[in-house]
Amino acid sequence: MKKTINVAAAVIYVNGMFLLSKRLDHQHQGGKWEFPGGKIEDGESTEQALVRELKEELNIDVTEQSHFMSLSFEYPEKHVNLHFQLVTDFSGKEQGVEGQKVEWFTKNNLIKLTFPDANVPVVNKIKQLT
Ligand SMILES: Nc1nc2c([nH]c(=O)n2[C@H]2C[C@H](O)[C@@H](COP(=O)(O)OP(=O)(O)OP(=O)(O)O)O2)c(=O)[nH]1
Ligand SMILES: [Mg+2]
Repeated sequence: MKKTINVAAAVIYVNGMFLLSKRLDHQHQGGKWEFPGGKIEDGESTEQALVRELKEELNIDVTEQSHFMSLSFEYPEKHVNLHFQLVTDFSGKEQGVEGQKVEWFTKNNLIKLTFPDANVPVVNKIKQLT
């Protein structure tokens, strides 16, 4: 049977800009831009996983998050449940701890990027943000 993974990912939206990172080439859906985050571990809440992943990947401390949207997607290799949290504040200076590119984008530039195949609905919801 295919693996199912549960993922917490952050739509980081501060001062009218979105912070994204680029998946490394060797990763699943590699080379595409992503909402930073990763797998929710056993016993963790979505919020806890998000705080841990953003510390590990970007070296930032999330101080404000709320639910944005959840979706499920069937990749050929695995089934993913993605839980997107809207992050509106954090402390620390973002860096690509794992060697990944990290960049701020306006909404108009974000919508031109290539995201993992599962991300169509979340990008559509971002398009509608004023
Ligand atoms: N972080 C993130 N993952 C996404 C997005 N869209 C999407 O399909 N995914 C998929 C790709 C991966 O299969 C999975 C996330 O896993 P990950 O590789 O980030 O996991 P992780 O950070 O825990 O890292 P690792 O266990 O692989 O070291 O979710 C997205 O916008 N952000
Ligand atoms: Mg990750």
